[in-house]
Amino acid sequence: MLKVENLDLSFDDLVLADDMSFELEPSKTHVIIGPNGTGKSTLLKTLFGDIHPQKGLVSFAGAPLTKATLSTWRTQFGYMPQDIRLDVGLTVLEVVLLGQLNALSLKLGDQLLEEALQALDQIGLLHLANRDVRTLSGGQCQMILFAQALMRKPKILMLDEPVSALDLHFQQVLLDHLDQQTKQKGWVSLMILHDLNLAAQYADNLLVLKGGKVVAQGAPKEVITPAMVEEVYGVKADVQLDSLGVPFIRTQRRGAHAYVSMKESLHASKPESSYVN
Ligand SMILES: Nc1ncnc2c1ncn2[C@@H]1O[C@H](COP(=O)(O)OP(=O)(O)OP(=O)(O)O)[C@@H](O)[C@H]1O
Repeated sequence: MLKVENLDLSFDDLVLADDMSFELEPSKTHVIIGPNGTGKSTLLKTLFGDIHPQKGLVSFAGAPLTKATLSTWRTQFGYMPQDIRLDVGLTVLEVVLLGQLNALSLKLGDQLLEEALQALDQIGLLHLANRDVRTLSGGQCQMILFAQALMRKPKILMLDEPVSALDLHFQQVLLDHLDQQTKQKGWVSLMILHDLNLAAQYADNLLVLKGGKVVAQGAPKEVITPAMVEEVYGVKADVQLDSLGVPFIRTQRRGAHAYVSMKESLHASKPESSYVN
């Protein structure tokens, strides 16, 4: 269990965590949602030990994160950051192998090579193994970084907006693989998503962050409601349940009615030939 207790985190006057506490169970996919700039990425960096909170305790399986335990702590993590640029002169296979940097020696073992090839195969990108990563598309880079995070054989896997550059097909490949592996291997998986429909489909546990607090937490069908969407994002939305009981949301266009009525009134007052489209 990954535990956060009474976390305070701020940059000058900007409060990102205000006495924040939560627990993340293994074998589950936990998804963080919340407005831009609310501190989601900073929270992941704090859990990884990159940022030191003003107060609070982070622990995993009863062992606390401290300066003394930091290097051991990090060996348990697979961490896929938000920035997906890969500007190094390495092949795809070499970048995936970097996930096991600790185990790498001058002579590359067959087993590691096999694991890296398997990781690429599982996400449908084996054909890219020998490509220079500088020639990849944004979505391909994102998938390769996912494969690298898997290579770490993590106990805790943290993914910061892992599907932001992916098309529908690869969104599904990544999230299905994550879900299956999380349950099979007993990982604590924690990812940030902006797409509430994806969050609803893939979260076992959803955490909503706002104003330094976890303002809602639980199963998506309990958490994703029109009231939450309006309170957290200031957006009006309809929320329905699909046949599997998973919520799906459709937002209402901001000012849509005003736009339609303006068009209607223009239409009424001008001859059609005067419209410029
Ligand atoms: N090292 C830092 N020093 C000062 N301010 C910082 C630092 N790192 C992040 N911030 C600020 O903290 C706030 C939260 O940033 P963070 O990236 O955690 O937000 P986020 O919720 O992940 O946002 P987004 O959804 O836009 O990715 C932002 O206002 C950011 O500018």
